[in-house]
Amino acid sequence: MAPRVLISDALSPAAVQIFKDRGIEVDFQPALGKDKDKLAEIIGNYDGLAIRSATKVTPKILANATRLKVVGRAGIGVDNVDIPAATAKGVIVMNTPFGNSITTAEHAIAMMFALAREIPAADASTQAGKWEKNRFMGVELTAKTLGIIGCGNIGSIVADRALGLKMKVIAFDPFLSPERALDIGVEKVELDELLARADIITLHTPLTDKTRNVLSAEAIAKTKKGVRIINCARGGLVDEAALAAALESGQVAGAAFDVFVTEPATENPLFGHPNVICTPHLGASTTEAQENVALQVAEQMSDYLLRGAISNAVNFPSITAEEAPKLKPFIELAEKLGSFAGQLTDTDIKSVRITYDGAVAGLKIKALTSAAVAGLLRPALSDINVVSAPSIAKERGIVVEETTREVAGDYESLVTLTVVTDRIERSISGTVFADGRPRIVDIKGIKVDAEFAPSMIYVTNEDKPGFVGRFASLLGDAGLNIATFALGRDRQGGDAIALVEVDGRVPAELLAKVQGLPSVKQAKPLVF
Ligand SMILES: NC(=O)C1=CN([C@@H]2O[C@H](COP(=O)(O)OP(=O)(O)OC[C@H]3O[C@@H](n4cnc5c(N)ncnc54)[C@H](O)[C@@H]3O)[C@@H](O)[C@H]2O)C=CC1
Ligand SMILES: O=C(O)CCC(=O)C(=O)O
Repeated sequence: MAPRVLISDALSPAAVQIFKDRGIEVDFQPALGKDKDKLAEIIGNYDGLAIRSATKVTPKILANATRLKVVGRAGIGVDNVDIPAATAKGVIVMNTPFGNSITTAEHAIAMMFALAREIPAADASTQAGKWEKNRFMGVELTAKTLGIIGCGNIGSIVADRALGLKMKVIAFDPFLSPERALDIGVEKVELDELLARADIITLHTPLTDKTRNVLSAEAIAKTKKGVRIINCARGGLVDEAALAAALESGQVAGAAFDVFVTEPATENPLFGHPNVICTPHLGASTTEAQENVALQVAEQMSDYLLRGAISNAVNFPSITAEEAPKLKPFIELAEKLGSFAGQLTDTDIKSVRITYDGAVAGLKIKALTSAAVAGLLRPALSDINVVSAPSIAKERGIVVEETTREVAGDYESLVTLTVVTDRIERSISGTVFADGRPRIVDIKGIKVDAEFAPSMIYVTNEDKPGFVGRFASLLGDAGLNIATFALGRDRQGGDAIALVEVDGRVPAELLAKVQGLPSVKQAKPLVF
């Protein structure tokens, strides 16, 4: 069945065509994002959801999204998507991190000119027939200091344009390296210095716990008197009420806002002030940017739904379309190795070590590790998945370690998973054979050769004569057919294991009888 995608915001129709061309069924309902009840009602019919900023992907929407595999944001900010809830559900969330950056930077520059020359007010006055030539006295931008808070993709494009205007550019961004600052021609400063020196401040950070109210009343009080403030990033970066008061007192000479704490913004503390310019979240609204992000999100979502390729996901490592088919059997192997260990582990897991030997070490091991951890924890937490596994392991204090060794040993690729609890340390290794099927090749240092089957019995015993016969008889007496039988031991008369595939569920009474056989140390049913 072809995957189905819902577009619930006003994306460029270019996205619809891409989905159709790629053989994906697509419903284009550009106003649906505003109707959360209707969205919740129908979301269960879709594998993908493509959005801009109007659609809020809440836990309630996700709870109904039984088929949903991917949310694609045609834009940058994903703060309208509940990422932890999507991650817990195994839904990949991807954005288009560059498609609208130039356009948004240009909007900030447009806002800067509009503020400097009061263009909206002058326009309104002129068109009202007033010709108030003496009312509007602007400021020149040349040689003024622009303070950029958040100098990432958009901030650095703004810096580039401002340098072209012969402005001095200073930036506060804790993650901006001195080399990069030098490269893009900005002076890296601390926030207080930026506040004290900037004639114009422009914000370009995401909204996070750290950036919320970065321009608080206290910060605004530290600005240069007559500063102008531009926010084309996210509502909430500036305390709107404090800014309104600072505009009133003259501390701030003007503010240009594209984004607001509450959107759609129909009322706001800034509205109505003569030195305030507002636009309705238009930063990304150019035909070029919208075409870019729509095409990109549709390509990315199609690649994921059709080929398992992941790019620009905010909650999973990237996997290219070329890597996806190579990774697939190893993801299955890693998940099953994890599941094997998880089914044998009854106590608290302290840590898990995953070693990748040979060719597999060259693949995207982050994805494999996530799969292994999902398999490991699934017996305890049924709704864990490959996407949510790393954050769940972290929440539970489980240390996850990865090691890669590109040199191959007995196998072209070998994945070894070692689980450590308070009581034991247990390792299991597997590989993928040329047929693409995962195999178990080593358990606790004992060589075996077994496939993962839907129903299995795992037995550890002392290597003594008579065990295999008695074991097989018990299964036969219980009417349970043996499909395959793998044996291994560390040495003659030492520790041995049996891994048996059976046709059907293993009854508890039978397991108890196997457990009671002489020389048996442990007998466990396994399902894959
Ligand atoms: N108005 C609109 O329509 C649009 C708004 N945006 C907004 O612009 C924001 C920035 O976009 P990009 O530049 O592409 O993101 P980016 O991730 O490339 O840059 C963000 C920068 O903020 C910095 N940062 C993070 N925490 C910080 C902190 N506590 N203090 C100072 N700097 C901090 C980061 O180090 C990074 O350099 C987006 O998060 C989005 O919310 C993006 C596109 C359109
Ligand atoms: O889609 C839009 O118009 C908003 C763009 C935006 O805010 C973003 O990309 O973060």
